[in-house]
Amino acid sequence: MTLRTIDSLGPLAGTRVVVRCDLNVPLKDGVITDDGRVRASVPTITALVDQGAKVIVISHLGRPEGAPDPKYSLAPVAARLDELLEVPVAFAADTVGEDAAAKVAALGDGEVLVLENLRFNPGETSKNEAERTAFAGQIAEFADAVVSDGFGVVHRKQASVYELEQLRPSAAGLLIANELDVLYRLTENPERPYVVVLGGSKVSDKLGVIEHLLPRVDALLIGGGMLFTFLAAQGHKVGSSLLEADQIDTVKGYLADAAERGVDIVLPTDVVVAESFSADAAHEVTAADGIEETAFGASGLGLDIGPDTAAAFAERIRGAKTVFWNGPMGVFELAPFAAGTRAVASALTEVDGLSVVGGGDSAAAVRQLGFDDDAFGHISTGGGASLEFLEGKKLPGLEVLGWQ
Ligand SMILES: Nc1ncnc2c1ncn2[C@@H]1O[C@H](COP(=O)(O)OP(=O)(O)O)[C@@H](O)[C@H]1O
Ligand SMILES: O=C(OP(=O)(O)O)[C@H](O)COP(=O)(O)O
Repeated sequence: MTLRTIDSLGPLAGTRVVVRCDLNVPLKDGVITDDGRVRASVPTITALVDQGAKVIVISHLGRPEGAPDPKYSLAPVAARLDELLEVPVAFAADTVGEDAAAKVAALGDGEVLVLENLRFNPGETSKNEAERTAFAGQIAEFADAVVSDGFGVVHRKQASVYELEQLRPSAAGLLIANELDVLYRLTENPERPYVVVLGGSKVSDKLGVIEHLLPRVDALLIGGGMLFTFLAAQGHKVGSSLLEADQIDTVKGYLADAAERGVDIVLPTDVVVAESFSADAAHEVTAADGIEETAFGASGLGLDIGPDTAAAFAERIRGAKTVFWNGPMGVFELAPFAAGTRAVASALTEVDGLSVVGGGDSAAAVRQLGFDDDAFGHISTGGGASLEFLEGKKLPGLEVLGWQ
């Protein structure tokens, strides 16, 4: 536990500090629907501004495919940061091109510049280390020092998270330090029962953590897009719901492993099935083994856990002493499919112990559904990152900052 801190970088007045944040916020028609990750990045940026550094903020947004895509521009995020900070925030229309270089050169002490989406450049997420290092080298041209503060992305071996930090003096920002303070407690003798609730749509990413969480928890509750691969593993039909067909055998292995270890994997007994993916779609509650028996047949889409499941999950959560939840239980962005997520969120607020919500969309969901941040023990900005941290994995973006 030897994370390098900003102090280790020495006096920063007048120097150019590149700050890697996770400003990957949910957007609807170009408008930010939850600015939690932008607000979470403010303390570190402010600390650097107060020292008189020239602050260059970098981040990804969404998953563009290595080329500019206006839908994923960081411009609205830079505008929000401008409202939140006491100093004006400039924005460069590229990441390492001419506009970025000119704006970095013009940056005064204590001023802030946001560069365009890192993932508009293929080097950021390349599987090839040399390509990542080359792109990190271009960013490093702008930096005398690097502060890594994008907790939500520390599980990714990507140019700005891993290679860049090795090219200049680097340290962790205040957000990462704060996240680790809380999450570390969940890895060191969590009070039991310890329940982990999983959902969301990044199914292939998150299925893998289950194997490593099983030896650590008392129960795993499975909802969201992930549940259909489990139902399929039990031999049920899932209509047109989200499914990782090539993971079915792996999931069967998890179910067998859990049974052997005496860990409960709690699966939905009912689901909400819709005719289409829209807020006004016809929908029905059906038994988990009857998804194709609704009026919508094999084209039915499972978009939320059903009411019986929501009640059962809530009871398990309320009876726990430690709860970690990542991934909405359904498509909460559409009102008819938000009930499962609301029930789980509400149960977390009643936990007599430590309750942690993690993930960009999960945090957005609890706020959108009207819950106060203070109602939970902690709201983490990272979903996949928290899960991988909790499973005890070494995360590239933390190792590179001295964490072991
Ligand atoms: N049954 C489902 N089918 C499709 N998408 C789902 C389902 N349940 C939840 N989702 C979607 O999962 C998304 C969030 O997933 P994810 O990114 O994994 O969570 P987080 O950002 O909290 O880690 C939400 O946009 C939600 O609409
Ligand atoms: O939203 C994020 O992760 P999360 O959905 O697991 O919370 C991070 O910004 C990482 O994004 P990525 O999963 O596209 O690498």
